Amino acid sequence: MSTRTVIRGGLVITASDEVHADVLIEDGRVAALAVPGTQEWGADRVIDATGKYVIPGGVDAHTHMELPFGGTFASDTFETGTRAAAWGGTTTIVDFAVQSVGHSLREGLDAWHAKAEGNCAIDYGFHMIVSDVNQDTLKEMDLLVEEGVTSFKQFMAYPGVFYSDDGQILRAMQRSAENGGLIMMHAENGIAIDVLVEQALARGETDPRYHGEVRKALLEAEATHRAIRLAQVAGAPLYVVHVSAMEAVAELARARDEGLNVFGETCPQYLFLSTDNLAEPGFEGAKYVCSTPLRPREHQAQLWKGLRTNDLQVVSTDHCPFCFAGQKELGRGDFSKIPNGMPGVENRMDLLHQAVVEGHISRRRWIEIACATPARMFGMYPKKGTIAPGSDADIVIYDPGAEQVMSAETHHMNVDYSAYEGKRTTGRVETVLSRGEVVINEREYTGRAGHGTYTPRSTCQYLT
Ligand SMILES: NC(=O)NCCC(=O)O
Ligand SMILES: [Zn+2]
Ligand SMILES: [Zn+2]
Repeated sequence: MSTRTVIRGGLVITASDEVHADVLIEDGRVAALAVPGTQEWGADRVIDATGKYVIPGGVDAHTHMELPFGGTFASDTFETGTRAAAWGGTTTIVDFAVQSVGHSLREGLDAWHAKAEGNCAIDYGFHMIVSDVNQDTLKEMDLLVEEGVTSFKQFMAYPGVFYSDDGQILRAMQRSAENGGLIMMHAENGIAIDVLVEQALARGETDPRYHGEVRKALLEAEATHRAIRLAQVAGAPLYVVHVSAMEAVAELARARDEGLNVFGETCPQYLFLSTDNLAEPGFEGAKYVCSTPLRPREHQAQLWKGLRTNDLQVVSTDHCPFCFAGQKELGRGDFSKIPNGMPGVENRMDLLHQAVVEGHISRRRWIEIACATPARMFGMYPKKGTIAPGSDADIVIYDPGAEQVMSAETHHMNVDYSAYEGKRTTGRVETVLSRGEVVINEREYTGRAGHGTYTPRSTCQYLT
């Protein structure tokens, strides 16, 4: 039986337009938009969005639910993490399946499917972390692209764990140039960083703030430069993940000015937090340990600028939560043992709306960097990332005037602290639809584990 929902009277904001419109949803998809009050669509459900924004559900292209890291696991499961994402107005995540060294890509992907299937509140897709480039893996990359896993993360950091050397990176890039895959790069010179870690610990520098000091901006910029030139040699596009250093933004800007298909992602933590947080008293700084690390405040202005000039195209969360108690504490007395990662999947849409309120970006750019471009970049547009006839009805009714205070007391992520504890923001998610089903109804969770379905993706739709 066909179900029809109408969202009336809101300001529909997409990456390209802002228009007052009524939205008709039929069988999980957007069926039509019309000038408010001009269409008498019969509907099973009418949602009044007067005075509210009607925006596409967020697309968070960088999450790590249940990631094994540093002897523990990211504390959000696919169930808890996707529910929290829905609370925060995100309706699609792309998580990272992991190939372990000595195992195939297929084994890693199957394992991640098993973790996610039947558990997600919202739709999800997978990138593949390639930790072991060899002839077999390279062949497997072709198969994965064909079945909708069209992006591959490689690490220039974490020697002995996820690390690839330049030869392995070049080979994977050459392969992706042929099969249409997109290489996502964790760009930090991990070999050099490990030397600095060893030297810092030998000097007795064990506090969390030293995590930021050894992972130098110049070593992010150097790796970014190297990744860009390797991609250029391979004739492949490149997407650099979690960019935090202004010197790395400069490398991306230069490559883009040269006309290369090089893209950059940053994350809310780099836009709103800094080394001041890493230096909080006692062991508090452990809450902010992630890689690339938080940088001194002056980097933030350059990240915002990069987002305005499109030298950075996407804001994702790199959501990788570890509880302070029992997990971050693994690194007391040795910062290099603090599991790397921060929570944020629930906060991204609100923090970026706060950036609109503060004048860093426009409303349409908010939707572009948080919804439309990640959907395009990772082959899901216009199914995801916009509100247009035929699109999935992944829609958020957003109250731009509501005030809130971020806190671990009230958030829904399975982690015992908020990186933004006490932060006041303007704007709040009211109601969320995922493929036409209301999963958050006026700030009440009405979704269910298993509603979210796996989304195979096409190749990158953002190439010039
Ligand atoms: N970013 C981070 O600190 N942890 C997650 C793994 C990664 O993205 O490198
Ligand atoms: Zn990374
Ligand atoms: Zn990550």
